Amino acid sequence: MAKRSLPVQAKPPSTTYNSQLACKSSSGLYQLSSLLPSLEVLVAILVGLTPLAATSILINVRPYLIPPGPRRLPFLGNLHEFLKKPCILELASELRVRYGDVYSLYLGNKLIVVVNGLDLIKEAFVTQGVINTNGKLWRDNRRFIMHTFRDFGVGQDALENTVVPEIARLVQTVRDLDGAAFDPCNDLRFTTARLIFKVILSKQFEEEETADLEIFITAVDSVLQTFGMLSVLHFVPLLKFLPGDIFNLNKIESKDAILREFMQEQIQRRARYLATTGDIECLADNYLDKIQRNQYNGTEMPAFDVENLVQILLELVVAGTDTTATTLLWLFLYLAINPEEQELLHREIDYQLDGAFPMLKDRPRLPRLDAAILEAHRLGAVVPFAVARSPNKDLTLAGFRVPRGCIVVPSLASVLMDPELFPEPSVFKPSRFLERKHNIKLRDLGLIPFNIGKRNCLGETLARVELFLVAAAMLQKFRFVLPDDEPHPSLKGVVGATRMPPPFKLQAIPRPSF
Ligand code: HEM
Repeated sequence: MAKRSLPVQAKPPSTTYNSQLACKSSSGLYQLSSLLPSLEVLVAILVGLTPLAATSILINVRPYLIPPGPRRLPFLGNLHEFLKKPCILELASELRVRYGDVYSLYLGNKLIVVVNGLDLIKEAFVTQGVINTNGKLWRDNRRFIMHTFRDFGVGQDALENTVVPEIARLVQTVRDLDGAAFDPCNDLRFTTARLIFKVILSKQFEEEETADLEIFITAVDSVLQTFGMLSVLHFVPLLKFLPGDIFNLNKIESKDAILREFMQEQIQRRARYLATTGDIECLADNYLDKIQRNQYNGTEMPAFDVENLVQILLELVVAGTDTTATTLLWLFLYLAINPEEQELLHREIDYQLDGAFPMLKDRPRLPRLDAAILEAHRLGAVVPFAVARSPNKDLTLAGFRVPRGCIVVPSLASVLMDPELFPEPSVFKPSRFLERKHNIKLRDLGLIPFNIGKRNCLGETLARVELFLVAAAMLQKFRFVLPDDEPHPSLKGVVGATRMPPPFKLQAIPRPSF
């Protein structure tokens, strides 16, 4: 390739440095002084910089008892720390070593307090429990969704009729590959998305509608990819005015519109069905029915309207698709890397099920599989930081003041990888959960992938059902290996909206008897 020569720029005559004199001189001191600006320039710089320097010094004095943290810059706060260390988990553990279990950062002017370790997360989110829960609207809707899930038998055998056909479809898709290497991420995402759509909208995506589902999943993915950036803009709004669409705001808006339009169409479809049959088959039907009954009775319940329903359905799909698929991805990856553990699972499943398709009732008989899933939750740390929220009054945490209105972020990863709770934390060792006594709750052991407290994961029960049924069916039918000719993926994980393995290929070798 021909080298392009750089354009030579004429140097402006130097008025600031008397460099020619310096070169000629033999005195070291003189050389040094020649590097310094002249007195007038120095004064000018000092005068110019003083307000900035003063601001910088002033803002770096943290208010009394506010948790410690790194120095911040005017306007940007600690944004530069994220640029210095793009892996947020590495940055978080480095800051924890430097400042302790409760430290603080600033995004723009907003104070962010990061809470590490099981005891302090319990203290903040359960014992003190004053973390803002977004008011009545959120509470009414959350309660409604939980009741609906319970009424539809989420967590019980009743859900199986909905879930099992989708799992059988996944098994068939993978079987058709006949052991060829494939990227499991998409297949798992499609399955978990299909499962949620069935539960919330009674929507079955037929073969010819796969493209619609793909558009939907891609749109969810783009919105999630830019999620972190959106939070930055939220706290440092001035950045919005940078030229060009560097934060992809236009792209996000167009994807968000696609997602909403799709949901609105689905809701209209359910409203028509409800009007003709009166049958309630899914969460959306139940919600529409509630809106109608409120209107009929003249009950004022602003939390229940179609606009809120669109938002709720979107949140459920977004929160429930990638998280569950990524946990399965970690499970299959760790099992491929640990064939002896996989072999133990095969033996357990074969012995207990004798070829029958796995059902929820089989779960108590498959403790080793259960333990492997728990270990995948732990090592996957799919949601390393739970949802950030704001205390509605001042808290005291580990002797520090956590003021009302700041943002509190619990680091779930700090608990899931805690060597005191889980010796050799980076080793895949399902047996650590096999030995657990049944009267000890997982959260007391420190296994809190769904977080704890009033605002913990709403889909935990559904996720556990899906994880068990998908994992059991897939392991019954296949042995997972990493292709010989592909490099092993790093287990460090890539942190975006969820923490996932980097893209990798897997082989699902059909098992002889199935
Ligand atoms: C392995 C799978 C999953 C993991 C690890 C997971 C984890 C989490 C975590 C850590 C939170 C934040 C909780 C907090 O900040 O206190 C959360 C919130 C949430 N999750 Fe999940 N989740 C999973 C599956 C699901 C599924 C399947 C659904 C939907 C059916 C779902 C729906 C939600 C919703 C709606 C919230 C927000 C709750 C609220 O703000 O009140 N999740 N999840």
